Amino acid sequence: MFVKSISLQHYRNYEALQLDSFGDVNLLIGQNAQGKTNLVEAIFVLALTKSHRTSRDRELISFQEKSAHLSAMVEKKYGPLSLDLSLSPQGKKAKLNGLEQRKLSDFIGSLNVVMFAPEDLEIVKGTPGIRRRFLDMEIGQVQPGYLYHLQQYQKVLNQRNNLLKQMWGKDKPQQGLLEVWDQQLAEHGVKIIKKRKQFIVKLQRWAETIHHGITNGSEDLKLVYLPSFGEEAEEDEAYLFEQFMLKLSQLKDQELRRGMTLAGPHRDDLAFYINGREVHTYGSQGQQRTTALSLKLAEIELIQEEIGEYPVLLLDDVLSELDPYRQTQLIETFQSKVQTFITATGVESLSVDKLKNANIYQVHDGHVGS
Ligand SMILES: Nc1ncnc2c1ncn2[C@@H]1O[C@H](COP(=O)(O)OP(=O)(O)OP(=O)(O)O)[C@@H](O)[C@H]1O
Repeated sequence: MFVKSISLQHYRNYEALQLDSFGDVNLLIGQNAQGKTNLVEAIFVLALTKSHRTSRDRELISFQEKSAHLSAMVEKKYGPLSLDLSLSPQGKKAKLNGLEQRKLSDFIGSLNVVMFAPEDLEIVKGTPGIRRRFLDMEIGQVQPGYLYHLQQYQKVLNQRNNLLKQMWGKDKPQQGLLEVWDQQLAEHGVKIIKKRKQFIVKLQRWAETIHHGITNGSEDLKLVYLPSFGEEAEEDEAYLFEQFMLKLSQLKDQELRRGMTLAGPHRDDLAFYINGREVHTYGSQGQQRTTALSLKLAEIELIQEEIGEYPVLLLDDVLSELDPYRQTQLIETFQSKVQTFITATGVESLSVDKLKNANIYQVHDGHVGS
C-alpha cells in the first residue's frame, strides 16, 4: 500500500500541514526538534489510532489546542481509501471514505505500517510489558478480532483485581463472584495467548531467515513465548482454558494476599535467543540492535503474508545508526516493494546512492518544504 497524501491540523507542532505526491522513498530531513518524528508518528497514528511513543493521546494535540485532526489518502490493492482521525479529550473519531466507524477496531488495519525507531531496542532489552505491547500492537494490526479480546480481557482483569483488593482481610471472601471473573478472564485470555503463539511462530520463520542474511549466516535467531502457565507451544483452546483455571485456583491464596491477578497473558513474555543464548542477558549491543532490526523486517513480510499487501515502512532516526552494509541491505531489500519514510538530520549520514530517487523534504519548525 502507498500513502499518497497526508494532512494534519493541530497535531503536535504542526498547526496545518498538507503534503501530496509522496514517492516510494521519502526522506524527511531537518535538525533536532523540528517535527520529523512527529510526521512519521502521525502516519503511525493513522494506522493504529495510537502513538508508538506515548499512550497519552493528549500529548498528540498541539499545546493550546483542544483537538487534532489527521487524514490521509492511501492507495491500496483494491483502490483508494481516505482515512480521517480526530483526537480530543472526549475520545477519538475515525472515518473511512467519509463514513464514521462505530468501533476503532474497524478502522485499525486499514493502513498498515511497520515503524522502526530507536526505542525499538527496548523490545529486546526492556521489560516484559514492552514486549507484550509490541505483540499486541502488531497482532492487532493484522487481526482486528484480537483487539476485542484484549479490551475485554483488560476490563475483566481490572474488575477481578478490584475484587481481590476488596476481599483482602475479609473473613468470608466472595468466592462465587471471583469464580465468575475467573471464567471470563480465561475465556478472553486463551484467545489472546493462542493468537500470540501463532503470530510468534510465523514471525520466527521470517526473522530467522532475515537474521541469517544480516549476519552472513553466523547467527541463528529463535523467538520463544514464555507463558505464565502451561506449555509454551500449546495452542489448543480447551486445554489452555483448563490450564488457566487450574493456575488461578493454585494461585488464589497468593492473589488474595497480594490483591492482584498473578497469571494470564498480562504476565507473559517473549524471549529471543541467538545461537541458543538469551539475547536480553548475553547479547552484545550490536546483537540486540540486529535482533530488533530482524524483527521489524520480519514483520514487513508477515504483514504481506497475512493481508496480501506490503505495509508502509517508517524508519525514524535509525538508518544513520546502521553501518553502510546494513543500510544498503535494508534499502535494497524493500526498494520498489515497500513505500518508505526515513527521518534523518542530514543526507550525509545515509548511503545516498541507494536513495538517489528519493523525495526529499526539509522539515523546519513544524513546516515542510521540498
Ligand atoms: N503537543 C505538542 N504541541 C506542540 N508542539 C509539540 C507537541 N509535542 C511535541 N512538540 C514539539 O515538537 C518538537 C519535536 O518534534 P520531533 O520529535 O518530531 O523532533 P525531530 O525533528 O524528530 O527531532 P530529533 O531529530 O531530535 O528526533 C519539539 O519542539 C516539541 O516541543
